[in-house]
Amino acid sequence: MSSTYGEKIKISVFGESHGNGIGVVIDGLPAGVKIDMDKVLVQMSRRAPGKDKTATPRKESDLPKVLSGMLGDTLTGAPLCAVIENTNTKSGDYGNLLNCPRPGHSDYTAYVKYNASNDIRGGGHFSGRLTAPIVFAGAICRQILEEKGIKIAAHIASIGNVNDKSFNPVSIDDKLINKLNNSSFALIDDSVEEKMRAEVESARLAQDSIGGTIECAVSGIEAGIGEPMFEGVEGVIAKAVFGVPAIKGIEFGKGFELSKMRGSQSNDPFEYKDGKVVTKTNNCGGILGGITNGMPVIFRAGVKPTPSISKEQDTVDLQKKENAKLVINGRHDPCIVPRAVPVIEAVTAVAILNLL
Ligand SMILES: Cc1cc2nc3c(=O)[nH]c(=O)nc-3n(C[C@H](O)[C@H](O)[C@H](O)COP(=O)(O)O)c2cc1C
Ligand SMILES: C=C(O[C@@H]1CC(C(=O)O)=C[C@@H](OP(=O)(O)O)[C@H]1O)C(=O)O
Repeated sequence: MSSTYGEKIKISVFGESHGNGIGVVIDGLPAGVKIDMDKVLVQMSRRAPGKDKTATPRKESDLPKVLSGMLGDTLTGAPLCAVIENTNTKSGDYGNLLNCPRPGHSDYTAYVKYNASNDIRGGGHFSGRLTAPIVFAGAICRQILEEKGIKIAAHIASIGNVNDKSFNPVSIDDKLINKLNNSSFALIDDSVEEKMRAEVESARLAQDSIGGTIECAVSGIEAGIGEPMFEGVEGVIAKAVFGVPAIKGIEFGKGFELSKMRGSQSNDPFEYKDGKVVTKTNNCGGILGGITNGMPVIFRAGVKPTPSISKEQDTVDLQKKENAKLVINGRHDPCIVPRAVPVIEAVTAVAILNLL
C-alpha cells in the first residue's frame, strides 16, 4: 500500500479504523528542535471525532503516544513514531457491508485489489480516521516551519451553497492565521457559521450528506522554492492533498476561473514594495513555473459528500452475484469539511517542509 509520502521528510501512516490503533513514523526530521506538545494536541483536538452534530458521534480522545524520536520535548533525529489508540469501535455496524459495497466508499475497489482480505470495519486503512496521525505529523512539521517564519492556515470556504469570505490573496493577517489555527469550525466570516451548520443538519435529517471546499494559505514562504515540471510546488502539494480521503479536486490561485480570463486580467503585475519584488494581485496562487514567487501560496480543495448515508441505496451482492439494496448503519460524518480543515493544513505542512 502506498501510505508513505515524501522523500526528505518521509511519513508512513499505519493502522485501521477498528484495529488496535493507528499511527505514523516520520523520518528525516532535524535533531534538536523543541516541540510544544500542547500545540500538537490543539491540532489533534480540532480534527477529533464526536464533537458536534456536523461530525460522527464516535468519540475518540486521539491522544498520541510518542514511542520514539523524542527525548523530553526535543527531537533526537531518529524516526519519530506516534500511536493513537482506537477505543470506541462498533464493528457490528459493518456486518452487512462485507459482500455489499457502499457506493462512494472504497469497499468495492479494496475488495478487488486485496482479494476480499481488506478490513472493511470503519473503512479499515481507507478510513478518514487515518487522518489523525497525519495531523500529528503536520503539527510537528508546522512547528519547524514556524521557526522559519512560514505559517499555514485553512478555513471552510463553502459547505453546499453557503460560502465564507476568501483570504486576501496578497497578504494573510497573522491574527487571522492564529484564529483559524485554533478553531474547530474554521471560518474567516463567523456570521456564516449558523447557515453552514443548518445546511449540514438539513442533509443529515434527509438521511443524506453534504460536501464543500477548503481554502488553504501558506504565508511567509520566500521566492525560489520548488522545481519546474514534475516536482513543482503545485504537484508536491496536490499529491499530499489527494492523500486525504474524500478530496476530489484542487485548484491554485484563481484555478479554473483563469481559463475564462484574458491574459491582461489573469497576469499578476509586478512592483517593488519596500525594496522587495511583489505582485499587485495573486491570481497564480504564489506559484509560477512550479516555483514560489514570494506571495502567499493559496489553493482550494474540493471535498465530496460523505459516502456513507442512511438513505437506502442500490448496490450489488458480490457473493450472490446479484443486485441488492443497501441500508448503512453506523456513525458517520454528515459533512467531512470542518474536520478536514486541520488535515489539509497538516498535509500542506509536510509538503512544504519537503520542498524546503
Ligand atoms: C476526516 C474525514 C472523515 C471522514 N468520515 C467519513 C465517514 O464518517 N463516513 C464515510 O463513509 N466516509 C468518511 N470519510 C471519507 C471516506 O474515508 C472516503 O470517501 C473513502 O475512503 C473513499 O475515498 P475517496 O472518497 O477519496 O475516493 C471521511 C474522510 C475524512 C478525511
Ligand atoms: C473515527 C473517525 O472517523 C470515521 C471515518 C469513517 C470513514 O469511513 O472514513 C467512518 C466512521 O467510522 P466508524 O463507523 O468507526 O464510526 C467515522 O467515525 C475519525 O475520523 O477519527
